[in-house]
Amino acid sequence: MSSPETQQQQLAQEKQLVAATAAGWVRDGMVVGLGTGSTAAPFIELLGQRVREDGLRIQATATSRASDELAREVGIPMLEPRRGLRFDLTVDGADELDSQLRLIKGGGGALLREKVIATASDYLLIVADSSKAVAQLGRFPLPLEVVPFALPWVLDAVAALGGAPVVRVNKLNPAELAQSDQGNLLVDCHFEQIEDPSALALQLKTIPGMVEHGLFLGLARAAIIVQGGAAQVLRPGQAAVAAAAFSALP
Ligand SMILES: O=C(CO)[C@H](O)[C@H](O)COP(=O)(O)O
Repeated sequence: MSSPETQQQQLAQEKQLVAATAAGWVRDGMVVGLGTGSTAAPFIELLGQRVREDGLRIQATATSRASDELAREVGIPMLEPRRGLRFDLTVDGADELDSQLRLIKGGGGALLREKVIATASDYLLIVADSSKAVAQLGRFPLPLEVVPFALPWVLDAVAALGGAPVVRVNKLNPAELAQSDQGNLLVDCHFEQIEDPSALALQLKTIPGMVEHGLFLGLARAAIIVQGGAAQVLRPGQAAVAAAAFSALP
């Protein structure tokens, strides 16, 4: 058994590897959606490097303020949201993914913008370290974005669905509640096992004041994860293929 530090280092290396593989799939002229989190961040940095050093011509929109700031810092030309804007490729992380590429997202609190951009994308590519692949979704608490006024009733409704809710606190100041980029609250729902993600997604959507949930179903076209030390491409319901077999989007 390796130490927790060694495991963290290994996962950090995996994030770099999947981020670099995804950055290699971006082509001149693409409009790119930029995800949020510790796997999306190295992707943004490497993409910026391609823009600065190779003259890659792309435009992008980010799924969070943090990713937007990083993208501008590394020199990626940014687009504001506007009608008709579509993304050729969005690269984002995930908290859990199953073999159908159903996802839990929102660990970083950006699930609303992430779902908006994912839905406006022709190709959602997930980049994840090996700890994220699961047989069944639900061990990772499912994040919800909630309008502050509605919080008590949303907590009641989620508890009735069996997902013990915990209101997220600000990591830097645990006396405060965490806020999304939209000023909403975040609630983490402990389901442990989600037997039927589609049914749960429909039930959650009926709760007033629950703005968005972190189940991303039927959105991801592919994922790059690390298995056996090498980057592998997963597509919904298909066997993994070595990423080295692709030089562009599969
Ligand atoms: O959904 C997200 C942020 O809202 C992230 O993609 C998810 O939390 C994975 O993050 P990381 O790559 O840091 O593990």
